[in-house]
Amino acid sequence: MIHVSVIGCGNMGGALLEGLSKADGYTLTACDLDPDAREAVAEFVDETTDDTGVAAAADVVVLAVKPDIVDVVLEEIDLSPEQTLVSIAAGVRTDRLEPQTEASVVRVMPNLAAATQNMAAAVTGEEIPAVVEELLDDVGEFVAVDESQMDIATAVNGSGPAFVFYLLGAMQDAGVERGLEPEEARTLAAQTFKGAAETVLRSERSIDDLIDAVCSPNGTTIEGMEVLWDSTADEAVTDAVLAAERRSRELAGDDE
Ligand SMILES: NC(=O)C1=CN([C@@H]2O[C@H](COP(=O)(O)OP(=O)(O)OC[C@H]3O[C@@H](n4cnc5c(N)ncnc54)[C@H](OP(=O)(O)O)[C@@H]3O)[C@@H](O)[C@H]2O)C=CC1
Ligand SMILES: O=C(O)[C@@H]1CCC=N1
Repeated sequence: MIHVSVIGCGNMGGALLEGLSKADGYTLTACDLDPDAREAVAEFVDETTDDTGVAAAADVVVLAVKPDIVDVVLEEIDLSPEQTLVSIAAGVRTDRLEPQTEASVVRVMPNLAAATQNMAAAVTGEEIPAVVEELLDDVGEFVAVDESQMDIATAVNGSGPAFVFYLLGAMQDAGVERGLEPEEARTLAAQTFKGAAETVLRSERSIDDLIDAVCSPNGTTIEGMEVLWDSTADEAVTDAVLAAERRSRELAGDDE
């Protein structure tokens, strides 16, 4: 069994614990100062605690507090070289973490879909410990990137779910406006996003090819696509991603 503790069991730490609870081979400890946060994850874990010292006694310690709390927690926990510290904090670089611990440090940018074991994660480091690869595999897919790419990865896969929820919401609203029940529109829109994403993941075809495959000659889709191609929707999505990337660099203390 691999003992994983998560310090900070809010939105992201909680999602990670929920996903790991569905996989075999983990003993899970949830650490949070907030009793409501501990209560919310209690069903997924073997123990809950408000003591970071207890959480520190794990093979893998996941730091899932807000970026400005990271140093506070690292001050409290004393890890050994045999342990692995995984930080998921946005904009907190590995070279800021390493001097504060004896443990092997791995920086990961996860996302909320960990809860359903559909997470997209970016991970960086010279050598990713096997235990971290296994953990990331168990809750979704991961891509190893250079640390210099972690800001854009943070925007694409860390913040990305919010951007997708926004787009999905717009499609749902359009369905409701034209007469679908809200629950029907929600299911149809969400399953459509899920199916489209799954299609991309399982296909070698380009995005343009896949769009083409939906557009029957003189059919319905091409009418909608003409509207999108004539709009600046792609620019708005790019701008949103770049704004999130910029903020990640700001959090890291970069001036550029
Ligand atoms: N939300 C997301 O989708 C993603 C978040 N992240 C990263 O994950 C981290 C957490 O984000 P998120 O889950 O959204 O934040 P939340 O605020 O939802 O969760 C953080 C939790 O940590 C608790 N906490 C604060 N101080 C301590 C402490 N000293 N010891 C133990 N627990 C503490 C908080 O309690 P209290 O509320 O009482 O302060 C809260 O329950 C951030 O660094 C973020 O950058 C990365 C990718 C995606
Ligand atoms: O918004 C944030 O800062 C965090 C990091 C990526 C997703 N949520």
